[in-house]
Amino acid sequence: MNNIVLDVKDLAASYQKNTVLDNVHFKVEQGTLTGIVGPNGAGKSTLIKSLLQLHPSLKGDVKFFGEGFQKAKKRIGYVPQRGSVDWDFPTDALDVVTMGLYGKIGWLKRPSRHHKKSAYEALAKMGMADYANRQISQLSGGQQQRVFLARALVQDADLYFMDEPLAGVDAATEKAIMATLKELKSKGKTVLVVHHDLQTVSKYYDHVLFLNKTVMEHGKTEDIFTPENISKTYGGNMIFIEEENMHVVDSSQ
Ligand SMILES: Nc1ncnc2c1ncn2[C@@H]1O[C@H](COP(=O)(O)OP(=O)(O)OP(=O)(O)O)[C@@H](O)[C@H]1O
Repeated sequence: MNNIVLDVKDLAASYQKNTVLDNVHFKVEQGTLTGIVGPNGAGKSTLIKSLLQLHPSLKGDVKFFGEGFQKAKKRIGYVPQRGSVDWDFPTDALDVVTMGLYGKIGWLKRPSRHHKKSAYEALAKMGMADYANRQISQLSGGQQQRVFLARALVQDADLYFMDEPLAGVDAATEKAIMATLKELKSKGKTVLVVHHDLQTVSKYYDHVLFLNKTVMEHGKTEDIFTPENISKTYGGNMIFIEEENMHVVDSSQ
């Protein structure tokens, strides 16, 4: 394997006594764009939170760039699920993006004009320049999502985790977000994305991680995005989506 940027061994996590992740092993190569797929409640968000120590893991050994989380965290970017963010926090879009720069600015220092400029440029890149001074709570869901992508961009991380960045966004925003992810990949960054729409997996991701409490399958999309693996991960009631999905796979060849 090429340069491994994420190495997960035997990870497990629970909520109270309910184990929701168990025996999770996988490795991710640098410069890949991975879709994490699985049914509701499969543990996708918990996986990301456990990796980033936002949720305690029961056991496991996780290495980022060959190091532990504390040493690597400045190189890691995270776009949380929209529903998990407190949008009433009184701050405007530009401030949210500027927060992505605090690793570089230092927490107790004020951002310089140069920092504000890069934050503004990232907002502009996501088509949000006109909303820079708008309160975050007064933006639509898709606009909030664009702001969070802009924050991830200025952070200039090497490894990104994004929890459903395409949830509830319109076609134009989806296109803008996917173009951004491809650009990150072309710069050698590594991106893992929780993704729900099976129809677009082959088009968007070079790798897929099928998750349902454990890793059901992980590898190159062209090799493993098959009806068998979809069925194995989602259970037997996904026949319709499987057929639709195969249509998408076929038409992209
Ligand atoms: N805060 C919590 N307290 C208790 N149980 C939780 C909590 N958060 C998640 N769970 C449970 O853990 C399991 C995994 O949830 P998780 O949110 O990781 O799944 P997911 O794959 O991201 O789901 P979805 O596709 O619906 O977003 C589910 O059974 C869920 O009910």
